[in-house]
Amino acid sequence: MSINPRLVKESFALIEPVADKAAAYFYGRLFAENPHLRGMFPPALDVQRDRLFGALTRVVWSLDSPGSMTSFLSQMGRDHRKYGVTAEHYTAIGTALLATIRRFAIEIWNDEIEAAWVSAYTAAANIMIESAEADAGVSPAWWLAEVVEHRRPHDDIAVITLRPTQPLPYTAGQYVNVQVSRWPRVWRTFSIANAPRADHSIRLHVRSVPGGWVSGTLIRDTRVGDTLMLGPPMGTMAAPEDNPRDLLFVAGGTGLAPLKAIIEQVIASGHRPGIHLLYGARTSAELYDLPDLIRMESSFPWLQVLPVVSDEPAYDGRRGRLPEVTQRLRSWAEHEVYVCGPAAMVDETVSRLQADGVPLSRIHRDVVHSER
Ligand SMILES: NC(=O)C1=CN([C@@H]2O[C@H](COP(=O)(O)OP(=O)(O)OC[C@H]3O[C@@H](n4cnc5c(N)ncnc54)[C@H](O)[C@@H]3O)[C@@H](O)[C@H]2O)C=CC1
Repeated sequence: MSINPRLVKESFALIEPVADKAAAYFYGRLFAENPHLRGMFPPALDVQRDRLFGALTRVVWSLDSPGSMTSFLSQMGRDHRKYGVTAEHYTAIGTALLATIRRFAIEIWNDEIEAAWVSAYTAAANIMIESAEADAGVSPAWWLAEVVEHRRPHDDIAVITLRPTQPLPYTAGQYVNVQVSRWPRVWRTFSIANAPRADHSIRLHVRSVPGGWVSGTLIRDTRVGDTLMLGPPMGTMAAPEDNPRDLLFVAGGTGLAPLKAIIEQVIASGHRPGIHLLYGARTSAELYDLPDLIRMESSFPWLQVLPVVSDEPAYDGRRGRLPEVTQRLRSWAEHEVYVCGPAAMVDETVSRLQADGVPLSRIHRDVVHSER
């Protein structure tokens, strides 16, 4: 059975504009046919729906690049161990998925398209199953971690240090899924805000999201000594390897977290590139990590931290919108660039930098679907 990416993409293109409806149909069908699977999912499926479609979109559009598709699917296979997913569940999911695609691409549906989806799904499921099985031999499905420090530098922001009960190997720039005991089966992603440490502790920067179950609990109802669950580290954003270029980091709000980890990693590597960190917030009170960044700056003279405030006219430092301020400051055409923060800020910053001659191959961003 060979995969036919063209047929899969053409039929998927009909579903993308009605993604919400299709995801609702998918879960309706899945749970009607397999009621026992409902208990594996969180009570509210909104974030789950976005994640399903985010993942499906990424897989469909990378069918022509087997390398990146395989690494993404392998990572997902490992990550799904924490939900208790086993090889048998893939049959139920595949049946519901195929029914959903058929239902929403009915005007073009034929045997050839069906065969293309069956072979693509079978290949994808096999990669996920094999990667989960290989991972089961070497790694836990999830980690327990104890809260060892909880700071609240702003009403809506917490900086939390955790100590996993077993070592959790990761690289600077990656993120983890977090579950709090109050909300079983609800997992939300947060970037790890430090490079790997000898004591294995990890730090998270959490901003409260209106109505956010996990972020609200982490900020307001979490204390030192509490225990959380962490999924395996994910994400491909990483520190440059032996890169002689100077570095630009553009961080919006808690998007600082993975960029700070990468800066720590660069400093620890012994390289001495020039580093600019533009760190934006709406108000100066939300520049929650500035004291620590200033401390880093004073012990590493090649690092320059530039705070930027967008919504506080009386602020007497650098004011403005982060994408514009970044562009105005100087040319970054020779830099390696990392951008993280609200999606619209990231998109605008990336397109301005690109217009100014920074090739996309030198711009690093990670796609994280989450309540933050
Ligand atoms: N907590 C974490 O570990 C991580 C968080 N993130 C993302 O970072 C974001 C952080 O959000 P907040 O702290 O609430 O940031 P925020 O809303 O307070 O904004 C931070 C900065 O981005 C600018 N900005 C916001 N919206 C913009 C827009 N539409 N166009 C141009 N500039 C804009 C603001 O002016 C400010 O300078 C979230 O979207 C989160 O998903 C990303 C990676 C890791």
